Amino acid sequence: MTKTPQTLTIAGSDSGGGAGIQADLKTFQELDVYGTSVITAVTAQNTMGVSAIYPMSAQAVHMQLEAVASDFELTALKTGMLFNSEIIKEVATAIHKFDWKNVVVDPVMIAKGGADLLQQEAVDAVKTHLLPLALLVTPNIPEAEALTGIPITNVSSRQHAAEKILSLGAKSVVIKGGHAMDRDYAEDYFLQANGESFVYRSARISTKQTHGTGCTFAAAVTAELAKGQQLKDAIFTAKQFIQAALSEPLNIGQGHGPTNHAAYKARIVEKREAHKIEVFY
Ligand SMILES: Nc1ncnc2c1ncn2[C@@H]1O[C@H](COP(=O)(O)OP(=O)(O)O)[C@@H](O)[C@H]1O
Ligand SMILES: Cc1ncc(COP(=O)(O)O)c(N)n1
Repeated sequence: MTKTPQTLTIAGSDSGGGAGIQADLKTFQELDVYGTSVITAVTAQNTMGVSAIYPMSAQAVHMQLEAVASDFELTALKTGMLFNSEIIKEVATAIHKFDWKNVVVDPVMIAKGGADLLQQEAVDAVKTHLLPLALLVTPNIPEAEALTGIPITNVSSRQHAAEKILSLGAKSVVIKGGHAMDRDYAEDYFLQANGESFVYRSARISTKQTHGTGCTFAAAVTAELAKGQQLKDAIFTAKQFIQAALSEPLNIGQGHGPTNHAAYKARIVEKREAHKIEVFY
């Protein structure tokens, strides 16, 4: 009998349930993989913002990593909010030690409400310790700018930033386009070390219920990789997953509400022409 694919998310807890560990585990469940979790920080958070952050000690992160590593056969994992350089080093050490493959790094920096989910001092640690271990890095536009120092204003600066991220050691990158507000579509740019690139484009959905889109997208890629999908197909599924999750809002909370993780399985994207994903080479 084939075993259920097993995945890991190393991320922060969102008490509001829309982002972080909670979004990741819901996404794993919806995509039929088993999810384990290592919590790096507890946030007091809801759809209106983050009111407090309690980072775990490096030792607490270490013990969680050892516990999951000693029991599960992890075929893919993702990192989200890591908060400080001590935690980043602990995570990088474990990825080396356990020889984990299919590592998706979502370089979470700032919450939609403006709270710092990564301390300023830790940006260098992400670049030095984590990017070289990544099969895929999934920055949004502000994160790609922070990692590269390149302002992303057009297609050519986006490509330049992606190339610079690969030069830091990542095997591939997808720069997500949710923050490019001047467009009527949401476009993600994927570049691999062999120079191959793809653009994934969908209609932009007009909604403020976007809390946790980045976490959900990276978790969906991770789930598909755990099942043995190729990276470019895993990204396609993730884009479909987020398109479905954004287009059937739950209308929960008073601020930036959570996306609807259950919408993809309901096959909503396949039913509606407007939710098609186009892929360009
Ligand atoms: N309004 C929107 N309509 C359709 N897709 C969106 C929208 N906003 C974000 N996305 C998609 O959600 C995913 C996360 O993107 P983004 O919002 O840039 O990341 P983050 O949540 O990390 O800031 C990407 O696949 C992006 O294309
Ligand atoms: C614990 C945690 N991790 C990640 C995010 C980013 O999610 P978003 O960019 O959608 O606010 C968040 N708000 N909270």
